[in-house]
Amino acid sequence: MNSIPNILSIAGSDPSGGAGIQADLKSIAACGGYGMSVITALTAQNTHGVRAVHVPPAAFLVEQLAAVAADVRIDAIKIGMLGSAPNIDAVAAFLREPRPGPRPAVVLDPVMIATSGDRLLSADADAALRRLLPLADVITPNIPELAVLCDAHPAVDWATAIDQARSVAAAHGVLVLAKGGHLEGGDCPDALVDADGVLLQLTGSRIATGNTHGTGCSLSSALATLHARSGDWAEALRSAKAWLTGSISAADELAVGTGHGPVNHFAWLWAGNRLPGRRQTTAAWWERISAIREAIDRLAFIRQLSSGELDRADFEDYLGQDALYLRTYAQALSRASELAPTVAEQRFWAASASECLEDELLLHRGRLGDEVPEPSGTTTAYLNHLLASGTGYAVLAAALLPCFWIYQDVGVRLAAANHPGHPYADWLSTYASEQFDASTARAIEIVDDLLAKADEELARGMWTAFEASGVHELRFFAQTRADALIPGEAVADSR
Ligand SMILES: Nc1ncnc2c1ncn2[C@@H]1O[C@H](COP(=O)(O)OP(=O)(O)O)[C@@H](O)[C@H]1O
Ligand SMILES: Cc1ncc(COP(=O)(O)O)c(N)n1
Repeated sequence: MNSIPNILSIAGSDPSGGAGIQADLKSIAACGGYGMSVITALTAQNTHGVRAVHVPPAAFLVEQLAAVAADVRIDAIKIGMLGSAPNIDAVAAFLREPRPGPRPAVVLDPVMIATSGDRLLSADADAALRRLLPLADVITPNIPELAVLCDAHPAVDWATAIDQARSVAAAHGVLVLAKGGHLEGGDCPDALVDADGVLLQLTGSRIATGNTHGTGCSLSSALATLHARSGDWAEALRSAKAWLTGSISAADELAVGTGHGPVNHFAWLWAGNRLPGRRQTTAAWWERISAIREAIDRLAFIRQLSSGELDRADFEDYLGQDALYLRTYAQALSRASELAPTVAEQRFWAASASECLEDELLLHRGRLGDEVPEPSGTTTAYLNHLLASGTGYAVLAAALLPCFWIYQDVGVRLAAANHPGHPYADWLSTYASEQFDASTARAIEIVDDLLAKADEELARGMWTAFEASGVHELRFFAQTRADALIPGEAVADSR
């Protein structure tokens, strides 16, 4: 099999896009599958409920199934709303047909009643649906559907739901996914159950949102897709539940209808800034490294430098590494000047290199005398990263940006903590510089311009260089005895 499985949804249409085949196709895509849809029924529904249902003749369902199966390898099947007994029989016949290749796994969501309470399966079709159950690998009834399948009252607690799931599994020889969505209380558990009991239970907190239209459809198609990818029900369920929980958490970001809205199927993808057409900006990058920035602020070195409690030897260690850093950093700035496409940018980077050598290095020499320490592994690693980024202008500019931006940002808080009796008063005063603020703003502007012109691949390379410099900044500040961090540890904690 190639790595992208073909997943067939056999389900009804929800024109408002939150449930049915529309939810299935989104879920399949979000979970890494290629989605196909054979439509069993049309509903006229929105986020408030179902207004009407039209079930086309079963013969046309048979046509659709035959057309897809004649041409496309089907790796898994998700079955949702079937609508009528003839449709159920047509799907049962389709599942029984012999076909070359491995049998696709079948996840059946026995859709009978929508969350809104509307019937989605004709009353005479319940018996036909029971005949379909043994042809599935996993069925995913909600609490009311589970009750119908075992002729009992809807469970009001989780233990009863599990019991009912066990009896349905035993009666039909199928795995049952019991779902806690319809129970009261703060928990929202799901469990995979066979005739002997619970195989896997996943706990989850109930997310406070009214926007859960289509959760059952989404979960069952995610399960089918992830099983096609991993071949393992437990692993597929864990991933499907984690993905759905994220999609429910982000449901309120959407503005779809005024009733029970849909979940946000692609929340994780959009949050990753990978939306086609979304222009990347350094402001978004800055947000994405917020954990790194917060970790810098939490470092003992920064806190003690700010309060004045920092040990003099630690301070000098830092200055020594900083002096070594600045020499090579100035070379990276000069390299940017060399690569810059305009005279204005060439001048900016060259001026930054010169300021860095003249002002900062002189200040360090004044404090350290002629003693030149060895560069630490951390300092060397940061410099190597900057020098290695010097093969292209845009990536180099992105790699240099955190040296401006983080230093300036930390500096604002350090300068604010300064006072006349502070042991590091003259050092802290160098942090508050309008000239450095202006240089930082100019560096941001240059990188934003480069980003606007970059294609996807270059933008990715720029982000990678920027983020890596952020990580190196954290390690650089974390290298004195005040923090005594093993390089890398602080980063692992902060991401
Ligand atoms: N408010 C919620 N918070 C977290 N998970 C939920 C919430 N509502 C439903 N779920 C989850 O959504 C999935 C579908 O559950 P359920 O609502 O019971 O099914 P259906 O949509 O078929 O009625 C389950 O994994 C359930 O745990
Ligand atoms: C076409 C169609 N299929 C299924 C459901 C059930 O979805 P839910 O139980 O999450 O409302 C629905 N409302 N519409």
